[in-house]
Amino acid sequence: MTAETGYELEMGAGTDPDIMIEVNDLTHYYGPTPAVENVNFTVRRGEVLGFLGPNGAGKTTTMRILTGFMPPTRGSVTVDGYDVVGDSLEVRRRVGYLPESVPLHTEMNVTSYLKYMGTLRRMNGRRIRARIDDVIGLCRLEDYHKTLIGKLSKGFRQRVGIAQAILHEPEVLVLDEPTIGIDPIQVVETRSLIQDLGREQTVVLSSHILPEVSMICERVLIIHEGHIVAADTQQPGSTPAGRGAAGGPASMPIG
Ligand SMILES: Nc1ncnc2c1ncn2[C@@H]1O[C@H](COP(=O)(O)OP(=O)(O)OP(=O)(O)O)[C@@H](O)[C@H]1O
Repeated sequence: MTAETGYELEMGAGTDPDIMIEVNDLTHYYGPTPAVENVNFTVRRGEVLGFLGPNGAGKTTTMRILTGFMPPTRGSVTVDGYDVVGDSLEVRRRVGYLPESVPLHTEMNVTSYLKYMGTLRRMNGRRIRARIDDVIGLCRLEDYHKTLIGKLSKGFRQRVGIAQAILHEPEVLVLDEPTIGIDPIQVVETRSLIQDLGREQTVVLSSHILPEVSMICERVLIIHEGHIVAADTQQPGSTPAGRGAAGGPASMPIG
């Protein structure tokens, strides 16, 4: 048992210790329409993976399935060896999720909301208090901890969304379009926060913005019309102009 988390998370059976997420033949249909089809990829422990694609490509569908919020029509996903359908509780303990639209309670202040989220996740009171202090510091919300969420700008709400996602110290962080709709200064700050978090955690980031994934991610998968159409490994921080023109994400028409 670790002093920090209060419990120890064991790996699921038959797991390659280097692999944190394994996606096999993932397929999802909404009615007759395929949103993703036969998607395969793995994410290494500690890796920061970008999921890049235009609107409607299947990013949100994949993120929802990865986090155990929606079962796939076909195929399987494991996180730390646990199946997202059969072991969804184990998966949720390991995963922090920032959905595209964060369901924040606008009538609560930041601290009360985080406390409420900690209670929902069955964290004990002492740990909730300690973690609230930690995440408020990490997400640079010190000046707003007593502010009603409804009064925060979109950028600060997004920080609250990230704070709730990391509250239970998940090993994996899944961020769906984390900078969409926020102003340019907040975009820079949010990206820098994600870069900091990526030094400690496995991160899957979905985006339709090529420079965003180029800046933050070590590896990029490009999804188009529900299929992975390209993969590229890169140095985070490299600019599209500085990378090869043939085949890599720099040359892919996105969005
Ligand atoms: N609840 C739903 N019911 C029916 N079709 C859906 C639903 N959600 C998504 N779709 C369809 O599935 C496909 C993939 O959508 P998805 O939201 O996963 O893509 P995305 O890459 O996240 O796009 P966006 O950035 O616009 O959210 C699209 O064709 C979309 O219209």
